[in-house]
Amino acid sequence: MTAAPLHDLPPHHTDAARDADRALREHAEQARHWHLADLFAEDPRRFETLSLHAGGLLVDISKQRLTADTLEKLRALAAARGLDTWIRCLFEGGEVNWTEGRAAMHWRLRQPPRPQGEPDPVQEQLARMERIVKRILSGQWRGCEGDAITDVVNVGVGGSDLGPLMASVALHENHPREGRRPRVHFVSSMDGSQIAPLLDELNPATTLIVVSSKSFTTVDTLSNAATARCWLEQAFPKMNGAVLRCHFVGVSAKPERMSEWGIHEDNQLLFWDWVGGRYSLWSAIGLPIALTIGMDGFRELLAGANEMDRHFQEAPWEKNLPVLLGLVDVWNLNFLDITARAVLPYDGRLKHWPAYVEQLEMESNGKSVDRDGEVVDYHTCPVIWGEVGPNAQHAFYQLLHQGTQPVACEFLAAARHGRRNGNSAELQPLEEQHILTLANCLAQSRLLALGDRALAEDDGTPTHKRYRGNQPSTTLLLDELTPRHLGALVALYEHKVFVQAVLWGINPFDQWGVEMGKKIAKDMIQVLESGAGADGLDASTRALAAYVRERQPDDR
Ligand SMILES: O=P(O)(O)OC[C@H]1O[C@](O)(CO)[C@@H](O)[C@@H]1O
Repeated sequence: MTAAPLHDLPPHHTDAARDADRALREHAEQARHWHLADLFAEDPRRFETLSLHAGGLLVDISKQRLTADTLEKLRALAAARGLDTWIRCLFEGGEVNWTEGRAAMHWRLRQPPRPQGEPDPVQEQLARMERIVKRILSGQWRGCEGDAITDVVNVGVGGSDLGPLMASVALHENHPREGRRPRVHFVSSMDGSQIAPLLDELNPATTLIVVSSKSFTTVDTLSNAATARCWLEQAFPKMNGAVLRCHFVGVSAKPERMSEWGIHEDNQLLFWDWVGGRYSLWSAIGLPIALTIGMDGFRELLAGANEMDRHFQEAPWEKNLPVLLGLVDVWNLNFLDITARAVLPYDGRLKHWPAYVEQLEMESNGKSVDRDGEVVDYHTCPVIWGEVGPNAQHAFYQLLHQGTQPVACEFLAAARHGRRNGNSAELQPLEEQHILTLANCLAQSRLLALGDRALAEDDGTPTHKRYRGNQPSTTLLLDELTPRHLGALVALYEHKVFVQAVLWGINPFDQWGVEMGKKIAKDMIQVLESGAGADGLDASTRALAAYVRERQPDDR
């Protein structure tokens, strides 16, 4: 599939955009003096006006420092930036990734099958993936000594790790309908600190390694994969090709590199250049998710995302979740100068959500050059970090409540836990724990917004016990954490990132900023191993390298 050229796109800088920007700046001059407590006191219908429901998700932005008027002005900016044309271009397979000459068609992976007879590479790969999933879950996939697979290790990094890890853990309670699932493990860190203790625990005869890498050149992944291969070859020295055939699956956009590495052709799952790494969990990169929740569950995840794709294309901007969330972030960053955002899931199942969002947003929109090659003179992506909310309450919430910096907070929770399966499913105390967690979520967003005014009595309180409030937040409530709703949530974030990129005039689908570090790390290996090339380094790096070299074992 080749990308259609960009067409009909308005230039980024137009008179209309300048006017919209000026109107927002003037508006922000007033908004800087607003306090959320006053906004709520003045408008009893604030929640009704500033919340939306779609795709099993309730999104409440009423605790943001904005009004309906602000949103209208932001929509005018989006219109002037040609957002409608950009959305059309995205879904027509236009070359929206212009620095790499590619389309960005992750949405294509979650479209329903085409009418019978039409060739469809996406469905072909999905069917291949399904066959592999079924063989593993049913116990038909055998290790080289004939044992069924009990453990699967996903070896990948970045988009080939964070998406599948986040979704597999989030949906772990959703057991597959078909067969018995294996334990699924994730290994990403290049230093071997994850894979070494894991291999100590696993039985090579019943372990399957999935090497996930779009490029199949990423050194982190290939070094972990090489360690896994060495472990298996040592366990079965006489098995030759059977080790690779029975214990390795590869997922990549580069079949020839998988073959070169030794992945058997039957065990190769493919995806394409037009799927960005951090947008790839919908492809065969999602194999660990499918092994965790079964193919039916994986298809539900795709269906939820597809529902959000249609919502994004069809809903008017007033009711369009990705547009709304994109505009809120632009308002906070560019007009209220709030440069940090905290991602706070109130659900341990979503513990990897912050890391996933950090990559999705900061690798996509951490850019400073626009489509004309000009360096932008405004902020793009905020600094994003996060942690499971209840744990973060005992760690960094102090800064949110009484620190000196404004931080936009993002609360995420499931309204209903919907516990299923397992011995604990019926335990009353667990139900109470869910309510306890939601109570904390709502209490924190309330206190952050209203400050002391959330409390009945605030007179005479010493300054060090005061809460300033006015810390803006968005609350997202999933009706329930199901594959379908998670699919919608992830697609919502993907599209929100796109909306922001359009407003900032940057390309969210490349990541040139990470390339040079990879390249110079290669040269540094030589410096550390032999000292060669150290002379050309800066004084700091040279001294650090020498310090490391002095501390290596003599027999190296
Ligand atoms: O899937 P690959 O090609 O191994 O890349 C892993 C990750 O590395 C990056 O290219 C950044 O280094 C990410 O964009 C990507 O998700």
